[in-house]
Amino acid sequence: MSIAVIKCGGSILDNLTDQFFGNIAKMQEKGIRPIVVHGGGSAIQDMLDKLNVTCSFVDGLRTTSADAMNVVEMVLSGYVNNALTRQINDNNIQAAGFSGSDAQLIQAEPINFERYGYVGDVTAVNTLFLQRMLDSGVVPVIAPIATGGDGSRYNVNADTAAGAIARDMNADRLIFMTDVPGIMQEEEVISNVSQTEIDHMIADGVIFGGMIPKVKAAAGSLGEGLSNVMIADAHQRISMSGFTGTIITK
Ligand SMILES: Nc1ncnc2c1ncn2[C@@H]1O[C@H](COP(=O)(O)OP(=O)(O)O)[C@@H](O)[C@H]1O
Ligand SMILES: CC(=O)N[C@@H](CCC(=O)OP(=O)(O)O)C(=O)O
Repeated sequence: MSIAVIKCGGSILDNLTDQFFGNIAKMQEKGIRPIVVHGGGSAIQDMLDKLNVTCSFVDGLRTTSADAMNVVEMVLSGYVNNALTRQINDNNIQAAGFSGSDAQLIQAEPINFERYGYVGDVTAVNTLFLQRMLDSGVVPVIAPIATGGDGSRYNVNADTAAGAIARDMNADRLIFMTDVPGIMQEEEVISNVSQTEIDHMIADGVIFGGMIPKVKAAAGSLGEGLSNVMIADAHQRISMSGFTGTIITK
């Protein structure tokens, strides 16, 4: 059975096109089972601003205080997850939304509490639960909120969550759908790139900001099962032949 993890960036959630839903439907027709993981960084920021809760970004991660954690969970799990799941269902694809904390889907521990607050590093994924969903033909739509297993909850970067789920589910595909047509260098999309080249591109400042967690998640999930990771514009048709975007290999 073939599994595809599709990470839907917060940058594109407000203007998903028929192409995005068509990609999911096409995968299902081909017997590929999609799992959707979403972000929502911009929606979180809007709500933090409205509520006057301030956060800074350190190493591309939102430092998350207890107040900020309440807002992150409310926005990702309460608003974005419901809205995205509803849209997928409206496109005649049976999808069910989950917080990553439900059924302990995503388990985490703090990366470094002093430095980042309630930001989590994924320690385990409830693969059995996800497998059951996939077996019943449902597309799981997952918000990157994790549980510590002791009443604590964590804010996990959505790219990191997607990478961990792809790795633990032995997915065949991991696709980051975002607001740029792939990794760019001098205004050109790079069609193929290796991990070593990526390290240089980070060091040279060619890859920065929100692209960093994507390439790091790609590096952590590439292996025997997953031979490449795709980064594509959300409006792009996804197919191995004629794919326009960036393909990352080991
Ligand atoms: N080399 C690069 N090529 C393309 N985008 C890059 C690159 N380096 C940094 N970026 C930034 O990464 C952003 C995508 O990440 P992000 O804003 O976190 O989106 P998402 O919400 O989809 O995860 C792009 O909009 C761009 O500003
Ligand atoms: C720890 C951390 O940074 N978490 C992210 C979670 C959402 C996310 O990753 O959304 P995008 O995919 O839209 O960037 C945040 O709080 O913004």
